[in-house]
Amino acid sequence: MNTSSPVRDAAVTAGAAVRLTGLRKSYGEVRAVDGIDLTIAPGEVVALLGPNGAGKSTTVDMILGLSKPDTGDVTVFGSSPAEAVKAGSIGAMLQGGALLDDATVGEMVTMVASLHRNPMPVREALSRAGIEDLANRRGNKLSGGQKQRARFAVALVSDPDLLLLDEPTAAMDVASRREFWRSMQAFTDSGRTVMFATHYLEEAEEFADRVVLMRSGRIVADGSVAQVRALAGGRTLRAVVPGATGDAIANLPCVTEFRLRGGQIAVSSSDSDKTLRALLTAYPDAHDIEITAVGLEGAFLTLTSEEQE
Ligand SMILES: Nc1ncnc2c1ncn2[C@@H]1O[C@H](COP(=O)(O)OP(=O)(O)OP(=O)(O)O)[C@@H](O)[C@H]1O
Repeated sequence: MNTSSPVRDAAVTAGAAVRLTGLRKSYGEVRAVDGIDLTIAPGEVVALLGPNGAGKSTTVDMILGLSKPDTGDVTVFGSSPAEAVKAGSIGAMLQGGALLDDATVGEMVTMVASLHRNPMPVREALSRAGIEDLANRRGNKLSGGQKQRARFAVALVSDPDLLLLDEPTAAMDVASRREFWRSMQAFTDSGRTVMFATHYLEEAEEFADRVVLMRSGRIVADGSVAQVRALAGGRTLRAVVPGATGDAIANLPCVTEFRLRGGQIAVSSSDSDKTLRALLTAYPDAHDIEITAVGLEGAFLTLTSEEQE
């Protein structure tokens, strides 16, 4: 996975869009972020993946300067988060980020634009977010998906070099989601940097150049979608297994997930050779056996399972 050279690394680090060094943040006993080092180059589109509680939002909050690391460093385009926000270099769309109930979408975006030195025209931000027709709608009259797009317009209006998005499409229907990513692509085509946290693996697969997978406050995989898939090294094993029971299949070695329906099993395994040998010992009549490489979803489950601890 490591295709970089020290010289290239140094160059990327010097001009990094985001640089996290030894980042740690605890809430009481909970180590939300437990030692993260990450450098994102300008122009990269990075998906931050991980199960609930992995530390994604905590990381995004620290990049934005909304919370302070216990130890470690964050720089955004070489500056502190506060300076980068002040300079309008960062746009953010956070989970449940507040919108004003009584202001219209147009007023909210105009208000945020007025806080920045070189904002894009409000019309353009609304149009890029696909909500020109909602400019006069009040915040409390927006649907969940429309609220997300209003937040997107707010994030865009400073014309930022870095966009941070925490589960941006969470409340959107399929059509809105597609439309959202089309706008996003137009934004990234102009060389901007985007980091987005998502639970939709297909979004990471389709839109990210790079996938950073977190578990328990740490980075457990970092690379292109293909590299992360390969790193999991997992396979899916399918077979017809007469007499199979859920318990027995779950207890086969190296099984990370399984499905059993009408005597047919589909098992995700971190070592399909071991799983298959045990399967055939327990069920010599198993037949129609098929083994395939995992998709990103399988890699995600393998790399974030507790067994990896
Ligand atoms: N303000 C807080 N006070 C106490 N604990 C917190 C706080 N914020 C986060 N945590 C804890 O820190 C851990 C990481 O949470 P975080 O929200 O960063 O995870 P996440 O990966 O964004 O999860 P999700 O996918 O559910 O949004 C969790 O165990 C969470 O309960």
